[in-house]
Amino acid sequence: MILSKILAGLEYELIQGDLNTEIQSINYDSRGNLKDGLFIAIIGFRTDGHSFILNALANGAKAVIIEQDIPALPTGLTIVKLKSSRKALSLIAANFYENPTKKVKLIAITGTNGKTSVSYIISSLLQSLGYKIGVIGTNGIRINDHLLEDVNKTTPTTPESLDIQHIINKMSLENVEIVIMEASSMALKLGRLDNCEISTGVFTNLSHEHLDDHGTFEDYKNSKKILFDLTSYGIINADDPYFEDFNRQSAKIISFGLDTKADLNGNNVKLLADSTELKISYIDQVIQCSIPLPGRFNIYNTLAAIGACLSIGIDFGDIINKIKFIKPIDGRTENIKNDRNLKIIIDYAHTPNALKNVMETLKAITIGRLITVFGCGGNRDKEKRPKMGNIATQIADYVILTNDNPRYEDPKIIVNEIINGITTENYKIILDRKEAINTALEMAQEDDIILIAGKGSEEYQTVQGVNIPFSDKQTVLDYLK
Ligand SMILES: CC(=O)N[C@H]1[C@@H](OP(=O)(O)OP(=O)(O)OC[C@H]2O[C@@H](n3ccc(=O)[nH]c3=O)[C@H](O)[C@@H]2O)O[C@H](CO)[C@@H](O)[C@@H]1O[C@H](C)C(=O)N[C@@H](C)C(=O)N[C@H](CCC(=O)O)C(=O)O
Ligand SMILES: Nc1ncnc2c1ncn2[C@@H]1O[C@H](COP(=O)(O)OP(=O)(O)OP(=O)(O)O)[C@@H](O)[C@H]1O
Ligand SMILES: N[C@H](CCC[C@H](N)C(=O)O)C(=O)O
Ligand SMILES: [Mg+2]
Repeated sequence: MILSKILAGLEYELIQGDLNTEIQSINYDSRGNLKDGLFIAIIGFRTDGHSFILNALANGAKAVIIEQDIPALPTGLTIVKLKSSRKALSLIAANFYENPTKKVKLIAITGTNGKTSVSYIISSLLQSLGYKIGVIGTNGIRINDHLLEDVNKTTPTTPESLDIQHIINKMSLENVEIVIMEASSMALKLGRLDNCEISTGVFTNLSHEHLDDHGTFEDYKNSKKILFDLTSYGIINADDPYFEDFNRQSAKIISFGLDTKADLNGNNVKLLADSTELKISYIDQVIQCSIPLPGRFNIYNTLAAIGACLSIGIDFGDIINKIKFIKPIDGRTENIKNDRNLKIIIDYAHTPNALKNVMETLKAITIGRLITVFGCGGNRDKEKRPKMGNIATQIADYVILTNDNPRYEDPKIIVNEIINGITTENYKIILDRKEAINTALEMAQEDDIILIAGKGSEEYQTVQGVNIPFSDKQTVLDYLK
């Protein structure tokens, strides 16, 4: 595609070169093969893309987008200057891939907890109804259940705008009809979803998380709200304290809840060990059903998923018929079967609210003791550490504090910050996560529940910038062998 077409809709200034240059690829990273490509220099949080322009040129770039003047203008390179490279990236990508989000129905999910869970519930329901589905989020990029690119190790929950357009283009070329995407607050704030045509936005809930990135809770909340400026339908949790903030008049709304009268309601709830029985009502229809996932929070996730399916025109009765086919979700209250009569649960709770929810769910069905293994991530929100320490030791019978991606921080300091919130003595520290899990399994007796929280299906432990292969599930399976 020629450069001028790629830049359509943007305000820019041609510094040197030719707008008719034929461009083969778009890149925000100078590393790799950029042959005949366009390099977009972004000022990042760690470094400045403008300092890699010569590398991009050496790797084959033909043109570059800048937002700041550069000291010397390299010859043989077309240079275009505009106001914000990061902002421009989403429109450039949408132009280059010819607006793939217009060729699919796109559902985006935001909220502190439950984004991945809701994605996979929607995916289960829609696949059972015969649709071809794309999923983009924490557990990877998939078409139906097939992993397209294993992004767990490198890409964030919500990829960069360029990558979103590229992935959805690929999905559309494979005849995917509906794409379900997690929309993290950082992604919304940084405009990664700009220039996407989104049919439906889902709001799960809002609680403490990512205050390191956002500075204030208000900024975190406002970032999540951006999604509902971009969508025509909003599926909103009516029981959440921030419901009114998200209940925007601009979008068509389907509200859901258990406590508040909403468009979609769950009633007569019976929580069982691995499932939930309830009546679900929508307008004047009421249908009894059984959700094959445990916990009150999964009722919310299922109601949110039903709302999303309704918003794209699927019949309520048809959706409810497929609830029984909802599949278990990797690393989300995942039950590891064993012959020791133990309930071993791997879960991704890594926020205070998630930990509280999953622990209360498990505590309610514990006959013996609830033993919890968890830690807090390094270079992430520090305020959540003491809160999680307090919640865990208040609800569990015994807690083992351990490492969870210490990144560039000292694991001992992280654990001490968790301990700052603890007022009891029912815990110990075993920093090595494998040893911590093995110790929990060792001390467990029949009828105990062991909850291993925080990493879900992550396949690594990140230490000093290095991803060391590690899996909670594999550690348990190895122990059981
Ligand atoms: C804060 C943030 O969002 N950072 C993202 C951002 O990095 P950055 O802008 O800081 O990039 P940088 O490292 O300073 O580099 C600046 C530019 O120079 C380029 N560069 C750099 C080096 C080089 O040799 N050549 C080169 O061209 C880089 O590609 C980049 O374009 O752009 C990068 C490329 O897309 C992302 O990988 C990176 O995500 C990092 C890994 C990250 O940790 N992001 C977190 C905060 C995040 O997005 N989290 C959310 C929330 C998760 C949830 O709870 O749900 C998520 O969606 O995952
Ligand atoms: N609706 C919910 N409310 C509260 N907690 C939940 C809810 N759904 C899931 N959880 C808890 O949060 C954990 C993470 O769930 P999930 O992965 O679906 O969230 P997420 O929003 O995608 O997280 P991330 O921000 O890391 O992408 C689960 O393992 C569970 O413990
Ligand atoms: N999307 C979240 C995941 C956190 C998972 C937990 N294992 C950790 O490393 O803190 C984040 O990147 O903040
Ligand atoms: Mg997720």
